[in-house]
Amino acid sequence: MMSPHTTATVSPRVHPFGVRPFGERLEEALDRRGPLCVGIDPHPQLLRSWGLPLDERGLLEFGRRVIDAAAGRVAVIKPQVAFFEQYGPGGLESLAEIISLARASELLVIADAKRGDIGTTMAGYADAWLGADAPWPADALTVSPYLGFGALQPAVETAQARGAGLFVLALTSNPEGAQVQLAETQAGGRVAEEIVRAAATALPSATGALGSVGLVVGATTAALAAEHGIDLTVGRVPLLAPGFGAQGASSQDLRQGFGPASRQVLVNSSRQILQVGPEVTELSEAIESTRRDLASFR
Ligand SMILES: O=c1ccn([C@@H]2O[C@H](COP(=O)(O)O)[C@@H](O)[C@H]2O)c(=O)[nH]1
Repeated sequence: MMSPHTTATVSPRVHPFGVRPFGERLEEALDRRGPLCVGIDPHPQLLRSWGLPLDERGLLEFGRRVIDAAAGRVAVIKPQVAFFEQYGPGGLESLAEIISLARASELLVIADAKRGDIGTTMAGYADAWLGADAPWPADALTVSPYLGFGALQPAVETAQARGAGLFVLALTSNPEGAQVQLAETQAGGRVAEEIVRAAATALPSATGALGSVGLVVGATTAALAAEHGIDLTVGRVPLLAPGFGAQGASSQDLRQGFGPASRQVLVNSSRQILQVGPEVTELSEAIESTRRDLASFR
C-alpha cells in the first residue's frame, strides 16, 4: 500500500497559485483525497494541552504538526486566522510560515479570515490573502457578504486573476446566523438564497468543474437550505461545511442536510481532530478515522 505521504500521484503545481481556477484544482484534490478539510485552530487551551508556549513559536510548532499529519491524507487545510492574529505580528508571521509549509506539502489552504468591506478596502483584503505579492498567500479566503454581495467584486476579480477562490458566508454553522441569513428579502425570498444565487454566477467553471466562488454552509445548518427552498446545487459551487464534530454535526447530518449537493462539500473538522494532539501519529489516526467516517458521504 502506498504511504499516505507519497505525493507522486499529485499533479505538480507549476505556479505558486496554479494557473488553473481554484474550483478545478479543488475538485481534483477532493476526488483524490476525499472531502475532509483539517482546521488549524490553535486555541490557547489546545496550545496548553499540547505543552506548547502561547506565542509565535508555539503556533508554528502546532501548525507544523497538523501539516505533518494532514499531508498526503487530505486535500485542504483551513487555518483560523483569529488564533494567529491574537498574538500580533509574530502570530501572523507564524501563519505565513504555516501557509508556506502547507503549500510545499501540496495542501490547498483556505484562510478563514471572514473579510468583508467595500471598494479599495475590499481589494486590500483580497491582495493580502490572494494577491500576487500576498504576505499570506492562500488558495482561498472566507469572506462576508453582509455589506452586499456586490461589494465583494474586487475580491472576485483578484480571485479570478490569481486562480484563487472565495468562500462566501451563506448559512453559517452557528444558531445566531439565521437571524440575518434567513431574514426575508424585499423580493420575498431569504437573504441566504440571494447569496447562493449570486455565488453561482460569480466565477463558474468553464469546464463543468466546481466554481471558484463557493459558500460557507454549516454542517449543522445545511438542512435549513432545503427547509427554506434554497437549492445548493445551483452553479456547482464548492460548499465549505464547518460544524462537523465538535459543534455536533455527524456524517449522517451531512448526508441528510446536503442531499444532492453532497459532492460539492468540503467538510471542516478542527477541534475534534486537534484535541488528540500533540503527537503527529495520533493526529494522523484521528484524520484517518474521520476520513473513514466521511467515506460514504462523497
Ligand atoms: O459558519 C462557520 C464559519 C466558520 N467556522 C469556523 O470553522 C472552524 C470550526 O471549528 P470546530 O472546532 O470544528 O468547531 C472554526 O475555525 C470556526 O471559526 C465555523 O465554525 N462556522
